[in-house]
Amino acid sequence: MFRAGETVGAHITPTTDAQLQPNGVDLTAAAVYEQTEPGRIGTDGKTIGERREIEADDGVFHLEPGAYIVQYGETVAIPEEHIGFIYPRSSLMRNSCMLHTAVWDAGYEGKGEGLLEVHHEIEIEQGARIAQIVLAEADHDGTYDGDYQGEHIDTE
Ligand SMILES: O=c1ccn([C@H]2C[C@H](O)[C@@H](COP(=O)(O)OP(=O)(O)OP(=O)(O)O)O2)c(=O)[nH]1
Repeated sequence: MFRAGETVGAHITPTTDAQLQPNGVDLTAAAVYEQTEPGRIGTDGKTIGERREIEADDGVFHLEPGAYIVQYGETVAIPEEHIGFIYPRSSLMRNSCMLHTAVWDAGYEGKGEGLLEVHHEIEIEQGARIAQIVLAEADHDGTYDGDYQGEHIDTE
């Protein structure tokens, strides 16, 4: 069963009332990066390629078509007995942009990242809502203890 927005909100910080949705909580765009060097996915590990941060112009990211990594502004803590999923805010999708996401594991805590695909030039204000996280009840074996545990937690 998926949890109600208010229940999800108890695991996201900080949040405002505007972020609370019936079935989840909206997440904001805090930072945007463009990858500049290749990464590697191996059988024995992975590396993330170098990236450069896109500077906001007067608080606005002006994005040309392309692929960007976006870092969310909220710390998400996926509670035990749950799994998280992120969907793009539909207004993003209606503007020819898409967020691609992976599984958010029970026990993960951090300010995560998503792949923002821009198919038509767009302006995104820093701190604007771009995504929605939902939580579903789930069985699991252990909790997340990977390389991304605690990521970006100290950033504003
Ligand atoms: O779109 C997403 C999906 C997940 N995460 C976070 C939460 C998740 O728990 C963590 C690790 O995800 P995953 O297990 O898919 O990453 P991995 O590449 O397998 O890394 P690891 O080896 O650390 O498990 O990253 C994101 O930031 N963005």
